[in-house]
Amino acid sequence: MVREIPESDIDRAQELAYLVFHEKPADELRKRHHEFLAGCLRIGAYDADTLVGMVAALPFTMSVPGAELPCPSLTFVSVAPTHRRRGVLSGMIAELFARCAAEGWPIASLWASETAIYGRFGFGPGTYGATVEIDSRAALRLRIDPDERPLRLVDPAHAPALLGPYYERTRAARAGRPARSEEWWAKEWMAERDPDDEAFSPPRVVTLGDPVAGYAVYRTKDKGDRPGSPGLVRLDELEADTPAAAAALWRYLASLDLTGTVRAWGRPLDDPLLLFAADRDQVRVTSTFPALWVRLTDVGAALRRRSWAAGADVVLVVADAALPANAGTYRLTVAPGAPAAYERTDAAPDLAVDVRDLSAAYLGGTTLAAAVRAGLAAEHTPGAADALDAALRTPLLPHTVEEF
Ligand SMILES: CC(=O)SCCNC(=O)CCNC(=O)[C@H](O)C(C)(C)COP(=O)(O)OP(=O)(O)OC[C@H]1O[C@@H](n2cnc3c(N)ncnc32)[C@H](O)[C@@H]1OP(=O)(O)O
Repeated sequence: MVREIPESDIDRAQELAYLVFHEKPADELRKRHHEFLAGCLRIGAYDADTLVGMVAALPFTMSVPGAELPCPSLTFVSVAPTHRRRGVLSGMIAELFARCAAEGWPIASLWASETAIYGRFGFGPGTYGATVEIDSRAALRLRIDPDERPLRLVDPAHAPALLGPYYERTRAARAGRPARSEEWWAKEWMAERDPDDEAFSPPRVVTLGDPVAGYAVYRTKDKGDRPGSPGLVRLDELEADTPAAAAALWRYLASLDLTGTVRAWGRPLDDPLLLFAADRDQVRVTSTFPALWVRLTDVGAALRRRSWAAGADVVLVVADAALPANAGTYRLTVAPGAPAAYERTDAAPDLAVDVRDLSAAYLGGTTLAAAVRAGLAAEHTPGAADALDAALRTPLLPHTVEEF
């Protein structure tokens, strides 16, 4: 039976999550997880009195092009090993979608532990991340002059007040970023210890200029991954007003004494560093990966609430096996500066698309033309996918900074 997990069952829910994720957290982290789950929507699956499944959803507000939307963001998704592959997760996702319909939440999101799980439920990768490694044993070579304004190390306790408004502004420029509460800043983003690797220092926060024209959040450890290698700088976040400000922050990170590598995880694929680095053997992309998975739970509402880069008029056939209310043939008419019109129609279709590919394209980070080329979408009118892609496009790629 699927029902909400009451607060009195959070301890049991935690034990279930630790079981499936093979974890044994210290007391301090358990306490933090408890608080974290208390702030989530918690959908549980019970077999008689035993809790055998959980989907937790953070009540995030997500930036989308030109707007922000309420967006339950799934995490701690767990099914007991004794109850796998019997539809427990499917039942909980169906309940989540029912809640989305009842509450008017037009999109949902998550980070996937395995990429094979969530496509069947209509999620598609809406943002991507790149791992960028700088060999910082030699000075960072750049094609532009860094901003020479002073750098300042800031007490992480002051970061929410100092950097919160700055981060908020970045959310308008890049879709796929959740709003951060003061509590999220303090307890998650500025957590003293990194729960995944205790060898890392507390977070260090460096800002450029006054007023702040850019900042970086990073941690260090005194040895790299290989024995005998110099220390490691792990960059968690870097935002800057200008390329010169970004260059100053990268140069700072690459010049920290007793370190030989800067590893930046989850950078946007269009990070200007990849262009202004003078030596791409020194600054390498070592991996790229799907980051935030997006699901349009109410396709019409989601389309009506984002902004558009160009005009388009396309008849779409949407397939949605998990949420049939979204399925059908619709005329989508969009123009810059106006809400989209999205109405059922009997007109001949221009483009047939599965909701997972439409969800992936929604933030502007992937294209429907690519889905057509991959045989995942069918173009009945030549150019229809390109026309819609031009309307969906955003100046900067969508990007999600932190994993949750
Ligand atoms: C947002 C996050 O929290 S990501 C974390 C996800 N959780 C984990 O990885 C923890 C370990 N795994 C688990 O707890 C479970 O195996 C879950 C949650 C991934 C799946 O739960 P289940 O109850 O077994 O899923 P359910 O039975 O509803 O499966 C539905 C479909 O998805 C498929 N599926 C489920 N898990 C996987 C997987 N890991 N890889 C590929 N397919 C999968 C099933 O085969 C089934 O397909 P079918 O409809 O064609 O038969």
